[in-house]
Amino acid sequence: MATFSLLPGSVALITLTNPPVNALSAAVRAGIVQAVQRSVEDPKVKSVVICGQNGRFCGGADIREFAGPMSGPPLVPLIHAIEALDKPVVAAIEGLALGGGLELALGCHYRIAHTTALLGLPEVTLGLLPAAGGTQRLPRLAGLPAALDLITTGRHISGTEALELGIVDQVTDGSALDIALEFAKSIVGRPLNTRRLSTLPCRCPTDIDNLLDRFMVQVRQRARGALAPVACVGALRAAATLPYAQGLRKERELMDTLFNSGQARALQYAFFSQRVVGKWTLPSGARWDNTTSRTISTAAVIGLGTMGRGIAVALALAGMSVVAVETQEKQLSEARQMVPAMLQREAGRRGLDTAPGVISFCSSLQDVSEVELVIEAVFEDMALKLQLFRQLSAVCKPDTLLCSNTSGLDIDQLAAATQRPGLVVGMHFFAPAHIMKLLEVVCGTRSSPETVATVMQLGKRMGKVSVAVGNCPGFVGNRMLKPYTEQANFLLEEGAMPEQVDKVLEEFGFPMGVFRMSDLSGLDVGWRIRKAAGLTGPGVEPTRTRQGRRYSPLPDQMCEAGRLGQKTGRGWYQYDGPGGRVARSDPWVQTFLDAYRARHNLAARVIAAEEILERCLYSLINEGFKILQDGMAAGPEDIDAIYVFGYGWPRHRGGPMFHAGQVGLARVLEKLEHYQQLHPDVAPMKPSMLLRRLVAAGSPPIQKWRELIHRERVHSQL
Ligand SMILES: CCCCCCCCCCCCC[C@H](O)CC(=O)SCCNC(=O)CCNC(=O)[C@H](O)C(C)(C)COP(=O)(O)OP(=O)(O)OC[C@H]1O[C@@H](n2cnc3c(N)ncnc32)[C@H](O)[C@@H]1OP(=O)(O)O
Repeated sequence: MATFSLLPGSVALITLTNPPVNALSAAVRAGIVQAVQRSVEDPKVKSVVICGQNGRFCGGADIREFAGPMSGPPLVPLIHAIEALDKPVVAAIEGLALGGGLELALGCHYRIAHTTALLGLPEVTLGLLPAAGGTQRLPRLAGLPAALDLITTGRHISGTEALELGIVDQVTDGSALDIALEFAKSIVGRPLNTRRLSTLPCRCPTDIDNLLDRFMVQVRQRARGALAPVACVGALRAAATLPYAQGLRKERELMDTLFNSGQARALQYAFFSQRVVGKWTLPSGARWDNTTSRTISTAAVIGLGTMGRGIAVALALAGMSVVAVETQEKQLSEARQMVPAMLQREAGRRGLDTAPGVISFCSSLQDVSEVELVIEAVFEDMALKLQLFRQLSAVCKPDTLLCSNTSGLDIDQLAAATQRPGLVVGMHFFAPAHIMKLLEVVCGTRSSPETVATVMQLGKRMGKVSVAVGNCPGFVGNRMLKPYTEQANFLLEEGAMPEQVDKVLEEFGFPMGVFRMSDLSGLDVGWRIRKAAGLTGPGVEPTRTRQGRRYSPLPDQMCEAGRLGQKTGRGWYQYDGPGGRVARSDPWVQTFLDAYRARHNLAARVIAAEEILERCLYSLINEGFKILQDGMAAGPEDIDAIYVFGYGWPRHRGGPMFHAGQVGLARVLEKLEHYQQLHPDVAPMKPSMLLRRLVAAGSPPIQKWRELIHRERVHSQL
């Protein structure tokens, strides 16, 4: 709702009241309409101030309402009514003015903001555009280039930057509301014509077409198939070239198209998934809201390779005092050089003069004896990690949390090596660890709820999307990646080329196909893991079946040929030299594949893009269903957040589990059955029991899956 009060000095104060962000729900819009009406009719009112309750102006349209039929007064005429008032209206922007919230403020005659308030039009991140006049008013106020930047990226700006761009009239470090109330009294009677943005011409440079064309090319490249950024440029072109009323019609037309696109649904789902994963639950019943966490202020990182360096920087950026330990002298001296520079650069990128935390370097484990939490980031080798955990257990204070940055090793085994198994948990970061948003928090069978809560909380402080997952080989993300990469290798055996598979996946929206990605991370990473698992190495028969299931030795043979990816200048592609970045097709790979197929009597066939996509994605999705079935992820949102934030799954496709729902669960099942019939020896193609149950239950919407899983588990059907 919105409240109306008449204050001394004849100022009407309209307060938006819808915690926590005062979103413009139907009730709030109805409240504003009534309050505006009273302001018009009451002769005692000489000016109006609009603010939000609890120091937050407005977080925009109520996103939850997008899922149902539209009701309540529409926003566009409401904002026009405010703009048309002949009494001055001032927006007092504290906390945030986002989306429809900023559009409401743009309809006011003046805007006064706190210096730290967040302003922006983030609709594009929800698959939409600012459709309450935002695409038409902002370029009239701030100019076309600034509007293009803000609307196509959706980035938030501070009150201070908003002042520089001319979006607000004044900023303050004090109370924006108090200043706005005083200001409103002082401007009674001033002419308002020049303050009504919809009546002003668009502020455009002379070469509009050139600017828009260049921008469109950039936006299309960045969008990777997302519709909204492109539509935003379309709406801004209308603002620059058409009268306001026609521009507004174009804005609405584009909004209708976006609104009804699957992409908007996917992006709104992704918005809520990100928040759902913060509300974690464990199979024991421990949850985010019934478990207390400890506040950590001192931490240690053991091992200063690429991951360890990134983790140390991420901890310091979160305000922690960090002890960074490396026993190899050369690596330690490199880290001493690199880490402070990384920290300074990243602090700068976040608008900070210096990082809030500090990092000290040392070479002895004894130096971590006093910290509250340790993260080991040594080489991915179980024997090495076990030895380290034993040492840490002896060296650290009894209540220090011991965390492993493993990408798939058994957390229970590590916990068992210590005297404090309840304080052991996995923290699986993604490289570069100070930049990538995802953190898998791996809960062992003995990890205490307080340990999980503390690490989830720490992840949040580090700006990560932390997802609590169960302890199984590869956890969630890498476990699903395995059948996906396996399928890609099988496709090569059957006739595809790496660049063909990659093209299909990149057209789907991944920033990199599976083979380009493998070249980037290094083919030896998986090779080492397969050797440790006894799948390859001296004495292992070079057959296409290993340990009772189909196996492709292709990646092993690439490694044996010294083709480890970008680092050796040769992998699935060729590069300009070791460390080269630009991938080019390599005729060597074609010859290598031809010889391989000949050796194994495999006839190469032409494989359609559809089959490539289905086999890669559906095997990954099927593993996701198995993970849900095993209780290794609490819900589909957890898996989807992991894939969007850690594995480059295109956000406008929601995540793999959401995508399965969009395609239709029955169709995914049918396709898996089809491919399983063709490849009966490929276990990951065998449809999961959960997928079958969901289809049998009529393919309920994704929001209902948790309920079904819980019910089926109680009745031991899964
Ligand atoms: C048939 C054809 C129909 C065509 C329709 C055409 C319609 C035409 C007219 C449309 C008018 C369009 C108006 C406008 O242009 C559209 C919009 O405004 S879209 C919304 C834009 N706003 C945003 O994107 C902001 C989203 N929110 C955030 O970024 C963050 O939440 C925040 C505001 C920065 C706050 O962050 P935090 O403090 O960290 O808090 P949380 O993120 O955890 O959020 C707390 C809580 O609030 C919920 N929430 C936040 N924002 C909204 C929102 N806008 N609507 C609803 N709910 C919101 C969030 O989910 C959390 O909830 P909880 O998890 O606690 O339940």
